[in-house]
Amino acid sequence: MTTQKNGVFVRRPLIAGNWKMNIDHMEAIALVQKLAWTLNDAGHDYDRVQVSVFPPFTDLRGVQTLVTGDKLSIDYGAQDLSDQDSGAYTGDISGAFLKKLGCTQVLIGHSERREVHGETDELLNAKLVAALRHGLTPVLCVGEGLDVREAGNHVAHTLAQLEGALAGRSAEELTELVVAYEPVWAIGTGKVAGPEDAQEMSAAIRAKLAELYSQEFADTVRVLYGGSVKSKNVASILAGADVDGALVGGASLDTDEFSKIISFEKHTDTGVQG
Ligand SMILES: O=C(CO)COP(=O)(O)O
Repeated sequence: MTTQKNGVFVRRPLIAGNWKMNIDHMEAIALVQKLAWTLNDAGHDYDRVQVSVFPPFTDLRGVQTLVTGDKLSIDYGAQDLSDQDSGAYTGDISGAFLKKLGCTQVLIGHSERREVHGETDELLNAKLVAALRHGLTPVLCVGEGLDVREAGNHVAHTLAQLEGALAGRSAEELTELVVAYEPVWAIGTGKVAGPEDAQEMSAAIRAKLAELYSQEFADTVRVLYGGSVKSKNVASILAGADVDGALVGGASLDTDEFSKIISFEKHTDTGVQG
């Protein structure tokens, strides 16, 4: 969601938890319930900071039941979707099914999908189209590996991923687009990109969106940072003018830590390293 204040775009920060292949469907209910209570006790204002979780597919029905039953303000989505809607695609999950489960968002192109499952920009483009077809907000993940960073090609590499996944799509179709910059070398390693690195790439992503579409469009797109985000480093990362939130892996499995990350406005960093 983006609003305008005195002619300036205000992008609502999004703190999202990617559970990856962790937490079964019973644990999922307990985790989301505890998260909601903790945020409630902390007086969390969801209009100021949006909160999403990305559980495994098998957890989604339970999360839906809890969120709708208890009227929780936590959003949820899937970690992947098929580029197809139905048919002989064993093991794949359609965006139509996700929509029916109340998902509002879907991760596309997480580096672990790119690396472990060999997902290409072409396939991710088709998945993005599928997400849009079913009214799901695509959270498009991009980012470079260590070799690319060390060679100094991280910006060109990341922007090429962005361009590849968005190919052929119009600004009108992408009004809800969220981009997550996740340098692969910072994922699950405890190494975190410095606040300057996160800001540099977020600004470059926004400039690319302005070039592909318009500045006005680019100003509305939220760009998240992901990679070893913790409560002790989140405030400085999100201080970057173009960094609009965080995609959190490991730390999102710990409710107390994740709620501290969500309350990033209330505390300052105790250290940059994860
Ligand atoms: O991959 C990530 C989120 O999608 C980041 O994971 P970590 O926060 O565990 O480094």
